[in-house]
Amino acid sequence: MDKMTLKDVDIEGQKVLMRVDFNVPIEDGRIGDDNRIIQALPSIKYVIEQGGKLILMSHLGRPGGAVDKSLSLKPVAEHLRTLVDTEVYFAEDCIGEEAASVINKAADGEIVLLENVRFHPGEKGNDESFCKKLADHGDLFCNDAFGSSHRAHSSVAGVTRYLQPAVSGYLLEKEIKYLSGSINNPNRPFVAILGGAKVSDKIGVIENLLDKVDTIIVGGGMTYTFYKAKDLPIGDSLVEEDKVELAGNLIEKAKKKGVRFVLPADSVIADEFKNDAEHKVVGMNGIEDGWMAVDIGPQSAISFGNIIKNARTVVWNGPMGVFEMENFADGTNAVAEALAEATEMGATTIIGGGDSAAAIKQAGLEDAVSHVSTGGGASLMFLEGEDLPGVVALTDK
Ligand SMILES: Nc1ncnc2c1ncn2[C@@H]1O[C@H](COP(=O)(O)OP(=O)(O)O)[C@@H](O)[C@H]1O
Ligand SMILES: O=C(OP(=O)(O)O)[C@H](O)COP(=O)(O)O
Repeated sequence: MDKMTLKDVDIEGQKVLMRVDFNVPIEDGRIGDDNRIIQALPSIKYVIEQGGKLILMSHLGRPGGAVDKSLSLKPVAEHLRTLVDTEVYFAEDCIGEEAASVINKAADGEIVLLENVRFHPGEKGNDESFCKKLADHGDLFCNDAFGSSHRAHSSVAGVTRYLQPAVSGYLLEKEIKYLSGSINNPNRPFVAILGGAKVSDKIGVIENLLDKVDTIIVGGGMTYTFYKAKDLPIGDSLVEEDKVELAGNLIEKAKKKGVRFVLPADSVIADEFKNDAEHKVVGMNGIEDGWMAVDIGPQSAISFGNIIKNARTVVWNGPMGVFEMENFADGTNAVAEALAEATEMGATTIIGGGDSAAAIKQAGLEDAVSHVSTGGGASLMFLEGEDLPGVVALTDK
């Protein structure tokens, strides 16, 4: 990365203002999946060990620029206390006297977590005076919030206009290393496997990857817009009518570029959108009216698996079916297992956050792949070939 990192700055005695992505699931005051917090620990511990005073800021949910106590970061502060060997203070506001006095109270080597930055409208607005107030807290800025780096918000990007140096944290650096390495310098064959509900969410990714990959595999709900473009019957399956033409064009483009474009040869179809619906496996021509596709079929699972296992670089974004329902999770699990096998055989395998990250966890294989991104939207933007505002804003080396 051509941006400064934590290693490039002296931290002892400095106030390090660090943006993290602590946007984690919280229910009844208890943290659900704390992976995003765990992934931020290397940067957090480094600053403490170096004798810096660490001021953490994050958003939680989408409170819309007003205080919403149900989206307070206080439970995260409590959780963080169990993960580090130093004092963790919590400031009930991210700016103003409250924040200043708590920061004052903390010593070097200790941590302050500021309240949800999205309780202020200035956060999303990238508002000048709000950026300045945040910037006043620190001697230097560090962005370790990969999952938020696609947002041009005050605490992610705008703050760097008033606080330099602005350096990358270890998680951000690791995410960019994996994503950019796979995209710009892949070992071949390079295979992208894309799924999820909508083609419209993945158009930019497909367009960008068509210039990079050897094979694109499409699964999940978006398959059936491609099926329609090929005049295959889709019954009541998910379809984006206004994207059918574009889907056809993407298939044509792939052909012209010599990229193999693979669709499922069979699907699991159900007569209702529920786990215990009647369901059966049909081939490409077999989706009847009154039935909807909910997963790739077993034949597709095998052929997708074989392509993945022969790849040297694999990027996966989007589940192969309605994996939240046990009966329709087989295709997604098969892909997860193939990625794990490919990794064991030396391939670099990357999972692009969001539902695919949830799916690999559900399959218990998150440690068996090279990298599971902590950012859904952020990794999609990266795979689209777009610059992330939270990275662009950092100080050049
Ligand atoms: N055949 C299908 N029909 C309807 N929904 C589907 C189908 N396949 C996958 N889905 C849904 O797509 C959703 C995930 O899509 P998306 O948000 O695009 O993935 P990601 O977050 O990994 O980018 C899941 O909730 C899943 O149930
Ligand atoms: O959870 C997040 O995004 P993700 O679900 O796309 O990974 C990030 O914390 C960003 O949150 P936002 O989409 O409310 O800006």
